Amino acid sequence: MRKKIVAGNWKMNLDYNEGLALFSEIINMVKDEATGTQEAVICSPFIHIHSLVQLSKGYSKIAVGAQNAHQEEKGAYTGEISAKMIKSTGAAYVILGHSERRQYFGETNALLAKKTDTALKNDLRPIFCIGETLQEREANTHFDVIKTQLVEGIFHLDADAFAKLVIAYEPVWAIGTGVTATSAQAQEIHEFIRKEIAAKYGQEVADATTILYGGSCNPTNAAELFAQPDIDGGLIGGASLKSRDFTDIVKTFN
Ligand SMILES: O=C(CO)COP(=O)(O)O
Repeated sequence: MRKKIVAGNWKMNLDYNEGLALFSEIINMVKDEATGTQEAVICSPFIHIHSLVQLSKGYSKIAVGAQNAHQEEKGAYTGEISAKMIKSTGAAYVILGHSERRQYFGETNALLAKKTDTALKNDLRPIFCIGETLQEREANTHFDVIKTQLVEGIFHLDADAFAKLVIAYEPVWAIGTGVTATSAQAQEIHEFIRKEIAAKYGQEVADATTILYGGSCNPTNAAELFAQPDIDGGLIGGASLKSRDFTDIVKTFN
């Protein structure tokens, strides 16, 4: 049974005190909800992570992650944060390859392959994001784009390393736009991703891989999306900034 995950991506929102207050509310609201094979994760800005980890102690179904990590282990990279530093705070996850990082910070598949290696070496679980732009979908190249992101970003891993990944399908045209992929559109891509994993690593690995959907996911559309056979949860942007909305999405699994 693969893990179901609802992960919040706070992006560059919430100052330190706002972040701690929201996380405390979320803990109180989801602590009795995330059960069994299910987990709630908050990926906050770096400065919140250590405190959120402290607040989450004792709640085994609530985890904390970062939104990025540097590809090098350490060194003269002013302003950057290493995977080892993140791990040392007690964080469990790191988002890698978010489309905003690809778009605004020029992150390529080759760079993301390195970031993935470094994160795994430091015992962080990457939530590896893939997804096509509107232009790519309209040109009917979305399957090729996604396959290339998989092949160049993560298919160099051996099966044991690959098994530690969570994958998030986030169509760029659905992020922050209020336009969600239909459940059929999302399922079609998730099924494609799982088939590609099966072709590379075998059916057992594919069946065990958690694949999240992200892009304007909210309490109203989550149930239908999560009911699809290959959608194992969500990566939530805007709705993770409201405790009630995020909690309602977590509760969708119950
Ligand atoms: O980018 C996202 C999560 O990583 C999705 O953002 P929204 O839920 O705000 O569309």
